[in-house]
Amino acid sequence: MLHKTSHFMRQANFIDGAWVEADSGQTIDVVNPASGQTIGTVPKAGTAETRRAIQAAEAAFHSWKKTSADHRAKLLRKLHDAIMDNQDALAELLVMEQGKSFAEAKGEVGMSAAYILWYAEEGRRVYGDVVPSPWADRRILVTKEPVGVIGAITPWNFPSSMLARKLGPALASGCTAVAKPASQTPYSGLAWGVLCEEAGFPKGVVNIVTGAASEIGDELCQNPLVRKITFTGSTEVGKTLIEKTAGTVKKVSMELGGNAPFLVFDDADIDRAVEGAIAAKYRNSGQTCVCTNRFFVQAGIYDTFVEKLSAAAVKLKVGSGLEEGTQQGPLIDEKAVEKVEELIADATGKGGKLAAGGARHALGGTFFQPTVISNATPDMRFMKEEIFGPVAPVFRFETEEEAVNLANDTVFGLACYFYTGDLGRAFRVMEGLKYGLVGVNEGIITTVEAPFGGLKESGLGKEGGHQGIEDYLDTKYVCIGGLGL
Ligand SMILES: NC(=O)C1=CN([C@@H]2O[C@H](COP(=O)(O)OP(=O)(O)OC[C@H]3O[C@@H](n4cnc5c(N)ncnc54)[C@H](OP(=O)(O)O)[C@@H]3O)[C@@H](O)[C@H]2O)C=CC1
Ligand SMILES: O=C(O)CCCC(=O)O
Repeated sequence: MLHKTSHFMRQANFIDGAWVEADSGQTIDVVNPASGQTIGTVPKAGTAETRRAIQAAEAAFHSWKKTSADHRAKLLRKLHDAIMDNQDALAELLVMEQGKSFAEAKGEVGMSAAYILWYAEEGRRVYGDVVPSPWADRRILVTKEPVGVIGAITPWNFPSSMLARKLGPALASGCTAVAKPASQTPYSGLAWGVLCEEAGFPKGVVNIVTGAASEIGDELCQNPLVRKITFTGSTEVGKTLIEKTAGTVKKVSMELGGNAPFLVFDDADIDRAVEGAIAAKYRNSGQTCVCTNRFFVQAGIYDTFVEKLSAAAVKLKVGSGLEEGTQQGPLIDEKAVEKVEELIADATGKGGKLAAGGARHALGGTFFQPTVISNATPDMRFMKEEIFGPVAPVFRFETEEEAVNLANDTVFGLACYFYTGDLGRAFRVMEGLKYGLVGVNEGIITTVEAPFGGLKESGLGKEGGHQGIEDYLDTKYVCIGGLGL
């Protein structure tokens, strides 16, 4: 472990500027998915600690909201620099708890820094309006104010950048935060406490609590001091959080599950499509909400595409994320491997053919072979269910209309991708797909400059882009009368 990595690996919670244990003294083990070894513990905090974190954030809010956008931008730029100065150490920590390859982890940490820098600037552009008044002696102003304390709950698949997307706009707009990282990957979340402390954010502005998800989540959702909940994770948990926030009518942003289709038309550049497919499927071992869940390939190129995709998939180097050249790390846990096995068994039982992989990897543990299944049909479970693993089911289609209908036949609406060489088709299909994110002849599209977010049961709100700060702001209408004009 790098010296700097141990500096960021905090085994305590960050509340009101202090590093603290759980009241009960209880802890949760954190396991390296590549080795199965416990690498440390974090506090198992609950309701009381979360309440104290919220109170600290509320107390800090009163002065933080009064600072200038320029002052906040300067601190955010310091935070950005601290992340980039420690990119390798933060990436190593991420690999140790999450499993992804070092190259991907470094990319994620770089993305975290980029979100912070982006919102340092966006915070300085939170403009209101001066509206033409219908009254001669009154004036109308519309102002934007920070919502207050926000609760941020994040998943294990992007333990650094999912917090960056939330902390960046929150801090830039003048909000304060209580964050709850995933129990399987808490260290990258707690590292934000170290970074914020060293960048000079005042105590209480950022608080980080680990532990019992439902206790922490319930307090964040039900405490009236919290004015917004921002969550990335499963649709199932997202729905319960929306219900729980109803009692105190909070703002909510939800980045939930996906079921991304990837359409390849006869007129596509097949090699480019295969390259995009590998990135869109096997990145983070298939464990991203924008990873392709279903490939739909037109009949004329179906066999060639399956052959080329399978040849590329079997070449991926599977291994520990810290090993040189690794392209696919382990899955997060045994449950994830079992789900992948179940989905493969369901598919092969219904006529699916294994064109590549299909089994646990010889490395053992939670390593799994990059897998391609041909002859996929709509009655297979992955037509509706998120795989969250390195399995590529490939369906055959005949017409454009059929492909778009199949792609839209899901309750999800996060990312979709399609490959075509025909400009007219590109616009027809882009307009026909009911998704929040569309990649046309591109398999990796996430960037800080663009609004990321889903439609339907994939979520509410956007993260990134200039849109990503809106949910952290309240709009206030001010009517000024008696001006004697
Ligand atoms: N859209 C996405 O990016 C993601 C989608 N998923 C999907 O969800 C599946 C399950 O993954 P999983 O990790 O269980 O995702 P969850 O939605 O359960 O976890 C995401 C976050 O929510 C927390 N959480 C869980 N239950 C509650 C609750 N009742 N109240 C408040 N917070 C809660 C978790 O805490 P804790 O870790 O302590 O349980 C974690 O911090 C995956 O296989 C995948 O299909 C998962 C992660 C990300
Ligand atoms: O899986 C997610 O929740 C976010 C994906 C972010 C990315 O595309 O980098």
